Amino acid sequence: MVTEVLFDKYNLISQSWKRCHDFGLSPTDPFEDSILTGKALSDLIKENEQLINHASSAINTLFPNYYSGLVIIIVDRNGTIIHRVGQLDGTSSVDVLSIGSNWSEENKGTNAMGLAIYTKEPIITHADHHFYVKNHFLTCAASPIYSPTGELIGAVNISARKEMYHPFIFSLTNIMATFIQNGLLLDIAKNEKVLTMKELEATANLANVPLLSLDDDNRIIRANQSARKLLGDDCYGKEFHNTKGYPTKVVSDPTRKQYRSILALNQTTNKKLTPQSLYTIKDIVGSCPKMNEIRRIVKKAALTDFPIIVYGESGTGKELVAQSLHTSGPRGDQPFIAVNCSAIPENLIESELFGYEKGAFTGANRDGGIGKFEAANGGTLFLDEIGDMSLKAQAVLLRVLQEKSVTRVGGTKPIPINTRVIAATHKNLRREIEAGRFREDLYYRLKGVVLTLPPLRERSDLIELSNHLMKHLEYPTLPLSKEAKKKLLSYQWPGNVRELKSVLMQASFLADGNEIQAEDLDFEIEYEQDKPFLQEEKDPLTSLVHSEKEVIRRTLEYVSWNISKAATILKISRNTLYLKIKKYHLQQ
Ligand SMILES: Nc1ncnc2c1ncn2[C@@H]1O[C@H](COP(=O)(O)OP(=O)(O)OP(=O)(O)O)[C@@H](O)[C@H]1O
Repeated sequence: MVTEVLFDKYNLISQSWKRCHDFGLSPTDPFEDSILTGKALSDLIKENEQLINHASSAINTLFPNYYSGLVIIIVDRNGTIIHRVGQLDGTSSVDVLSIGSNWSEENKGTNAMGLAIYTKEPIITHADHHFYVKNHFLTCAASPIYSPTGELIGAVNISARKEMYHPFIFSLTNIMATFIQNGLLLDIAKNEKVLTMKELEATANLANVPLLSLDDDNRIIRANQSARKLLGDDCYGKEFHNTKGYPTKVVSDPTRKQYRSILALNQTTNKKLTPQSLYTIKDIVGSCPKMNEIRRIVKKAALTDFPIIVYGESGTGKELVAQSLHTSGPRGDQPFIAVNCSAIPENLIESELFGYEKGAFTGANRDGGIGKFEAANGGTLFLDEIGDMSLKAQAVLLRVLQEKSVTRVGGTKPIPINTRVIAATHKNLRREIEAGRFREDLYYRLKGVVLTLPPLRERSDLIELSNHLMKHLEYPTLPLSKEAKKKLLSYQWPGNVRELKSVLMQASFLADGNEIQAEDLDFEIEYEQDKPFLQEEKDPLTSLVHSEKEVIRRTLEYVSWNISKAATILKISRNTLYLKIKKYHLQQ
């Protein structure tokens, strides 16, 4: 049934048959079989050189090994075969699909190439879907190919003998068309800003990344099909505005006016996991001694109800560990609720954590609302960024932990709660206590077991982790070359696993050959180091103290006061950076 739907969802085949009859074709007649040769053919191939080059690169990437029995074909906008790889038979005795032959509907009747060109839709034609009886031995799938400015320039087709039919060839042609289109876009837009919008991870299609390029005024010059679906076919020339749910990252920006980091996973989208897709201990990858120890403690601690504090820089896997603690323990089938403590406004903290009765305050939901503690009852409450919680919120939290019950705002009845609490932070809570920003009594309530996740630069299993992450990318997995591995190992990884994921995703996307080369790996810091703020000033700074203060101030501004990032760029520890911020009275 699935295949039936796949085959003629929009009656494309039956309509094509009707057109063939209107052309005066007959299924049993011999079909038009003249073949373009000589100069006419070489001129056509030259005219389509770029398309053929990108098609070859897509074929090499997607079919690194030759599969006997498949023929991969590129036709130009008129349906003439301009490139072909593979053979239908080992003997090549049947060769209806030769370079130079024209497969437009008028010439060859209903067939995938001709239909993809005519309807501008991907299509599969199997056995007797072909108009001519002579073609009934074939199964074919084709997808149209568009230029970066939206014109149809050809189609990619995969053919095999009908016995080899598999719906997968349909997906393959779509992937190939996307590959080719993105290659053409990146090629042509080398001197323009190339942006990519990462679809929500959960809904992203394989290799279906919307790509577009902008001029200096932020106007859209080129857009691939996925981008046009999002922005409309008439998007060219219009000013680009971010589309909700599609974080935009600059792929390459020779003008260097904009920060560059392609396909970085969006923090919030990445974390919105459904209860069914929570991480488990198997997802904690890495066999370096520190990670082995983390897994050992997680396994053990999961079976207890001890409160847990997970320390670690951003992107080291704190939420991954928290979810694994939950799913590996007896509460695994109960709710896991994550709260980002830094994101809750002070005046809403009580209603967020405790819930509220109807009419409790202006703007409250008429039916009242359930608080996070109640929502996590029986399960686990993950308090992320606990070090950023306001003192008022800390007092509220302490009360729940002490009383093991919550009373909804506007209510009177205490509701007993049985919730395990796991807290996480990138801050040093001891230091926060010393600075008067964190309550010591709360700290001891939260601190049962302490887990400290190592930053990537301190892990010895980076290549193992990279290979694992690549297997889960939306792109076909390519091996890392020796030089690429060396480059990965020599980098400082300020953004940790999240950044590693993003770099690998970009590299798999950009890699042209059969493996990822060192130049496919693009790191943020290298880029940052090229930024003007780290270059020498025209006016020399007058004193060392002044210059140190200036460099720190500008670094902090550049990274929007992300202390970890700034410390990495400045190559000092975060503690030293804090001291210097204090010393120079720097303020956000
Ligand atoms: N050891 C690991 N094995 C596999 N994936 C990992 C590992 N550590 C982190 N990741 C991946 O890195 C990404 C970031 O992890 P996570 O969100 O848990 O980090 P975090 O420390 O909570 O970050 P933040 O502090 O910024 O919220 C996730 O996609 C996660 O799956």
